Amino acid sequence: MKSSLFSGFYKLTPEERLKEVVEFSGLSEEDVAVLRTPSVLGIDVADRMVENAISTLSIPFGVGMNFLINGKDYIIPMATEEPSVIAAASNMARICRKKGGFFTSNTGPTMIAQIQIVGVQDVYATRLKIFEAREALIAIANEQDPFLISLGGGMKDLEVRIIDSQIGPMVIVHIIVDTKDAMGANTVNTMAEALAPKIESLTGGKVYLRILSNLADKRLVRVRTVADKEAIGGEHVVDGIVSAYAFAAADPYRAATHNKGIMNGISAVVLATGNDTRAVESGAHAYAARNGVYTSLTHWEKTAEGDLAGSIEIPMAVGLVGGATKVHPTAKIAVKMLGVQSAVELGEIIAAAGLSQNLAALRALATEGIQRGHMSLHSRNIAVMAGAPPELVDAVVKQMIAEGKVRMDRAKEIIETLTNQKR
Ligand SMILES: CC(C)(COP(=O)([O-])OP(=O)([O-])OC[C@H]1O[C@@H](n2cnc3c(N)ncnc32)[C@H](O)[C@@H]1OP(=O)([O-])[O-])[C@@H](O)C(=O)NCCC(=O)NCCSC(=O)C[C@@](C)(O)CC(=O)[O-]
Ligand SMILES: NC(=O)C1=CN([C@@H]2O[C@H](COP(=O)(O)OP(=O)(O)OC[C@H]3O[C@@H](n4cnc5c(N)ncnc54)[C@H](OP(=O)(O)O)[C@@H]3O)[C@@H](O)[C@H]2O)C=CC1
Repeated sequence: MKSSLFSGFYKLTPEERLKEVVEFSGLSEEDVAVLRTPSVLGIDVADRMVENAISTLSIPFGVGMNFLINGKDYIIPMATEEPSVIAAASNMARICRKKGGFFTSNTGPTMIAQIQIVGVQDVYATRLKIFEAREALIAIANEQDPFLISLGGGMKDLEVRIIDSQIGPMVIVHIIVDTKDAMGANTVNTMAEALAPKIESLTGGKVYLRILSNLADKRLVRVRTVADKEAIGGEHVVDGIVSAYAFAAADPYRAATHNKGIMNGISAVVLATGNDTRAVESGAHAYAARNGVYTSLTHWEKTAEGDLAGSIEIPMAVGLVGGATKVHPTAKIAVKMLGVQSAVELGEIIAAAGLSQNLAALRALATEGIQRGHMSLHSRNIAVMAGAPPELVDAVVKQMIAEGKVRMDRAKEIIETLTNQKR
């Protein structure tokens, strides 16, 4: 067995790295040909984006149709490996148009970075000393990014918390930064690190962590919509969806799946636009648990007219500059397709995709169940996995759906029958 210990692997070219990986893992010539296939994201760009690059991974890039948001039409880029997600979001966006589509608001592009101070005895007095130095601290932070300041961004405020921990009380400073059109992780981390020496001299404590919080609860986007009761399938469907929501609101086991459905839409747009999926996902789930119990990120209620009102409020740390947004060629086009003017507008669109996605899943679950719509779209994957040659995929899919048996074993049987018939 070869060792994976390899000092200086990063100094090799991508091609040399690939050769090493092939030797280590025993990949075949066909595997290597797949890894070498040119993609829109060239290996040279990939090699500048991450470390030890040997290839790129393609994910389907589709578009969510029918979205009307604040009276404006959008075609939403979505990158996902999961069938039925894009169809589902598009379908509900179509239904929601009848009552005007989606309506949004936001709290602005405000990020938090945390500075951890330990070894302080008089934590309450220290807390106030930090507030007294507010202006000086803001000045130090804002010296770090003159360009952001010129745009009207920068550190605006601070909060000081005292938290109990298993190693005693800690003083935690939150710096509150307007990051404008950047997601802002690098921006706020630079500021937090620059503030550490001043905070240590001010408090006599020791600063350890200086890092943004992904619980970006000062960077919220809010989206609401109304689904017409007839368009959604009748008042009993409205009642079923409200009941499905009530289940998620009351039970973390259900809420985790309910929120996964929301993130089907959200992560797809975050990824398509070159943003950080992990940052948005951790923010979403932490926000869902902010009151101590994990719950639904959306609300679904019946209006006085019997229609269905849906809403979502979610942290949305996404940018139009920084990260991969201005580097990845497809992500740049995705942003261009949306024609957004600001990072918060992008965030609102992303949340609308999440709300629409959630509605589609709840509607399916509260009526016919998820399998018909999802599996009929997933059936193409099953046919390919079962070994259907391209010319037989459609026929295999058609027969599996007609029989209501979207399964690998059945797909294999159908392929065999069709292949024998052709002979
Ligand atoms: C799949 C549908 C939309 C079919 O729904 P349907 O009513 O059979 O669709 P239709 O054929 O009547 O078409 C209606 C519209 O859907 C869209 N549409 C329809 N088909 C396509 C397609 N092939 N490609 C693109 N778009 C499609 C399209 O907008 C179309 O309008 P049109 O263009 O005809 O005017 C529906 O069954 C559905 O929404 N199902 C839910 C699917 C879903 O939620 N998938 C996510 C994966 S499951 C999961 O991970 C999460 C979950 C479910 O566990 C979350 C939870 O538990 O809460
Ligand atoms: N926990 C997490 O989520 C973490 C995430 N990350 C990663 O950080 C990256 C995002 O960081 P981010 O700070 O956004 O990226 P960048 O540092 O790449 O970009 C932000 C910089 O862009 C410049 N800029 C140009 N135009 C604008 C504008 N209109 N508005 C705002 N800034 C502008 C600003 O500074 P200037 O031009 O002056 O340089 C700003 O500081 C992502 O890749 C993420 O994955 C990193 C650490 C932790």
